[in-house]
Amino acid sequence: MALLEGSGLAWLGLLGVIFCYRFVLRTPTIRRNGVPLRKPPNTLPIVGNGVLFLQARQKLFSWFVKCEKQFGLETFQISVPTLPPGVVINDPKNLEYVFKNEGIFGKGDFFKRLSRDLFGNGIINVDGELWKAQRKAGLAFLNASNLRVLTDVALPRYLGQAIKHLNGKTRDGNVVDLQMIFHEITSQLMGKMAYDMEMHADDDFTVAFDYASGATTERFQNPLWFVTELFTGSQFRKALKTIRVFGLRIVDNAARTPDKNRDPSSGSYSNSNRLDEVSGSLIQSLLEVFADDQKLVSDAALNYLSAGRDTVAQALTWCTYLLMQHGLVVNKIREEAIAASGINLRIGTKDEINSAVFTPISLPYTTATFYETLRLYPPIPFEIKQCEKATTLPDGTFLPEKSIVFWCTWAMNRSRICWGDDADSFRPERWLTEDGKLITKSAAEFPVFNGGPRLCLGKRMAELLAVQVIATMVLLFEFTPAYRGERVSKSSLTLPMEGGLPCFVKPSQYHTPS
Ligand code: HEM
Repeated sequence: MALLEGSGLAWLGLLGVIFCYRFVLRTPTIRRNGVPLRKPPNTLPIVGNGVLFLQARQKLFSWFVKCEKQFGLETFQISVPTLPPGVVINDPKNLEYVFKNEGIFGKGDFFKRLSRDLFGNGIINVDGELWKAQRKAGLAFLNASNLRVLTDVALPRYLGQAIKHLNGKTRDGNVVDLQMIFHEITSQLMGKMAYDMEMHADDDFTVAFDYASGATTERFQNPLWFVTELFTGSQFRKALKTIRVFGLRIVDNAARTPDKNRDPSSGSYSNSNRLDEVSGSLIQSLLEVFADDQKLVSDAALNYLSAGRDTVAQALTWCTYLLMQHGLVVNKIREEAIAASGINLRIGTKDEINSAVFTPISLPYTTATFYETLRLYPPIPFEIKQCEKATTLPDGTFLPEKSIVFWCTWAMNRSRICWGDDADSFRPERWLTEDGKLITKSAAEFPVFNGGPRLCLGKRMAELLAVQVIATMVLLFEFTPAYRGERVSKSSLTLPMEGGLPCFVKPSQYHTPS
């Protein structure tokens, strides 16, 4: 036994040495104008920054913020065992170069290998022709006329259901999880419009996807994931199976009901007809392009679903969290919504409010509030690209082929250099000119929607959805926290709030629940 233990230790030691040699000691130093890049605080011998990456993500965010404070816009090198050499960029000029050179900075083998189990060959995880075809299908789905149906018909329907549900909760003093409410709205909306299916926030698929997203993120943080998952990955594998089955169900459902509602000669244009007409248009486009490959259609469909529904629901959750701490912002959103809807503050009736805020109108202050939320709580907080070939960043940093480029949107969005001394404060006014017009930022300055040819396809959809939901919810309800302290995000590729957002809800002074 002792002998066995001894030889086991020897094997482990040998593996450790090979591991260190293979992944750490051979990691080349990256240079800027011939000078090695600086390394961040807490870099350890052998394991580099690997241990940091094992920490809870909130600590990781803080570490990136600390690095940005220390290095400013200077590019620095990080080393994590099992990762190719990597740099962290914070300078918008470097990021602009990355966005403009899609041919050099791809998704890369590293990202694809770790997320293939979850995303398969969906748009988020592919480059080249496969990416192009899926992007084209998405562009067709997200056209202006479909977005009109979204804001005129689909959103009022599902937002109306959420309001009804909340009305019921105003009387009994129950706690409501607003994260769940927002997820329900976006699940139903995407389910109906993209796939012509009923989907809900508590479906088995949603729970499984949530779990698998967390487990995939942990792969990025744990250099030995392929070993640890052998022992701890059974729930992950089960979740992946649930996701696969659900993906194929979406495809099967669409294949059995091809374009049933899109006959232009189908008669009157009631709202219900308008919604039926676009329902399932994304999955139908995907089927047209990849008809002979069910798995690919399923991957593509699931990628769109995760990109479109979780991000918006999370942004709305963080926005409400911030609004509960900023009463003055709430008042301004209300004033704007009421003024834009032509409702007199004192005489507004419930019906006037409902019909007014459910139609798309220009609400710059509310939009600014949404942007300010995305700045402080970007739904995709980290990004990774891999160099397909060697290149030099505008600041002179030479990146060898295969090296990795990270940017932490969470930290960049808190940079005092770029956002001023009050970068940590929630201040929607920073997005407005003196006469109340919205200020636009380039993708490199404000990378929450990515940039270049891979700019988020759903940016406009997200803005339309979020602004209408925020204005409506703020006008009709008062939310107060049913929790203590700070909320943080849980492990995921996006930014779900750990434990949801439990709140008490009361009707606002402008709303009399029916
Ligand atoms: C607040 C909401 C949203 C945020 C912050 C957001 C952010 C992003 C980001 C950062 C990316 C780049 C991901 C990467 O390649 O690493 C992305 C890509 C994408 N987003 Fe969004 N997104 C949002 C909402 C939506 C919505 C509503 C849709 C609609 C379906 C959508 C569809 C997509 C698609 C299809 C891509 C992949 C684009 C490509 O690779 O060409 N997103 N989004």
